[in-house]
Amino acid sequence: MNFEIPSYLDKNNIGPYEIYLEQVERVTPYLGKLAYWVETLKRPKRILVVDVPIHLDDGSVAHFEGYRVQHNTSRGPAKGGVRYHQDVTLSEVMALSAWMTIKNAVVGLPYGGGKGGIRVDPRKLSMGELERLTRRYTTEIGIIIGPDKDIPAPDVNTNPQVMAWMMDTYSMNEGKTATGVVTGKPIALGGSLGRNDATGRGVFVAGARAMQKLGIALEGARVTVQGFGNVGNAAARIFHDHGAKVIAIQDITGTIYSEAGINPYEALAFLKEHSTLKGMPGTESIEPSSFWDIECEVLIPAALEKQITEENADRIKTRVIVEGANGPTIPVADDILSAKGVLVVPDVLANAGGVTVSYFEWVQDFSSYFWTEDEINARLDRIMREAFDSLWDVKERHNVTLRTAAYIVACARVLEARALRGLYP
Ligand SMILES: NC(=O)C1=CN([C@@H]2O[C@H](COP(=O)(O)OP(=O)(O)OC[C@H]3O[C@@H](n4cnc5c(N)ncnc54)[C@H](O)[C@@H]3O)[C@@H](O)[C@H]2O)C=CC1
Ligand SMILES: O=C(O)CCC(=O)C(=O)O
Repeated sequence: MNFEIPSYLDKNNIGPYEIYLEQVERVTPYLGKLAYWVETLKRPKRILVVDVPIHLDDGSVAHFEGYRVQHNTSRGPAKGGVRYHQDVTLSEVMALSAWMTIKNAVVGLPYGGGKGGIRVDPRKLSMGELERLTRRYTTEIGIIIGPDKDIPAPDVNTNPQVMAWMMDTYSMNEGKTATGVVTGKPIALGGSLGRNDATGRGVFVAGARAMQKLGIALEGARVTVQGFGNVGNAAARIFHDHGAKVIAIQDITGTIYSEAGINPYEALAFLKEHSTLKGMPGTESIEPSSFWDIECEVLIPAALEKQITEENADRIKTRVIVEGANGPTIPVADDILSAKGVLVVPDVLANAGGVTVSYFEWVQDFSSYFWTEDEINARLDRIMREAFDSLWDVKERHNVTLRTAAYIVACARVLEARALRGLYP
């Protein structure tokens, strides 16, 4: 007989929002009097589910389900990206928006947390269909977004062009150009220098700080990267630029390995030309699941959630995991890694570089005064280093993981704002 483990007993099958709730649960004992308000963190402030109908190129009509979730606005407007993916669910968008609340508080940005998404495989759409989808979605969520309400940005499968269409659609509907309604825009439309590489750069700064704490040299350190898009690609390039050796890269098209090291610039050029990583000269193509067995000093998951589970956590042979992706490690795997002495630099810190430069973009748009790339990178590096160091102090003081330290700091900041604002009598 074939028994299926019920999902509530299968720790690897935990839903994204349940992962977030478990993370909040773990931190509640450290919140002192602020724990009185903890329910605030468990309930998204506002959820909008929209039907997005578009004309396909063949003249038929297709309907897609879209979401925008504003998890929390205690510290400021909601802020977070928009994902286009065939597996997007409401639970996933709720979790991603909650992680934005935590992340924005970790790096001290004056934002709450939000996230959006459409359940669609964008690879199956033409450019025209993608534009129509984006414009219709923007109009549908237009009732809750705005430069001082909720500011979307890129996430998986969305990019500066998608942000340009969102900005234009919102502006048309408002009757005025509102550059501050989205970030991650092209430079010609009020985008910021440095935003493209910002998340990967932040991954590098946080990862390098963690290596320094453990006494691991950057020069020659072996790095493996899962996901070779905006985040993984930039992180790989910047680690490579600082002397580390990228020995494996995995994306949806394949997994490549080279003990001698892979030049990420050449891997990107190869991917652009051949639409796959497989077959890149000087590398060996390996089975996707073998990626987790590769011995390295730094592992960067930079693809999707729930990649590191009870099943593969034991096999991982690394010193540091720097979470470029949101939610790549499920709680049971976190415990296994912690027991093994692997340092996990959590998503809510490690990938906060993107939203930090989004914040810079928003500030620049409001003041119509634009900074140099050096200024942006210097400010980003400082924010990432200071956030890392303050979490490290909390980790040492309470003898907890860096993730729990991040949640202690962030939840206290959000709940302090909640308590000060009070409730309507
Ligand atoms: N773009 C940004 O500024 C930020 C993104 N993130 C997070 O980083 C992660 C990646 O986002 P982006 O790089 O923006 O997306 P992207 O769309 O640019 O790239 C995604 C990459 O993941 C790969 N991928 C997808 N499914 C995979 C699978 N099952 N196995 C292996 N590889 C797979 C794709 O092939 C692609 O290389 C997501 O978790 C996202 O939420 C976090 C902070 C900011
Ligand atoms: O740049 C932003 O506003 C948000 C980026 C994002 O979606 C994330 O950090 O997960």
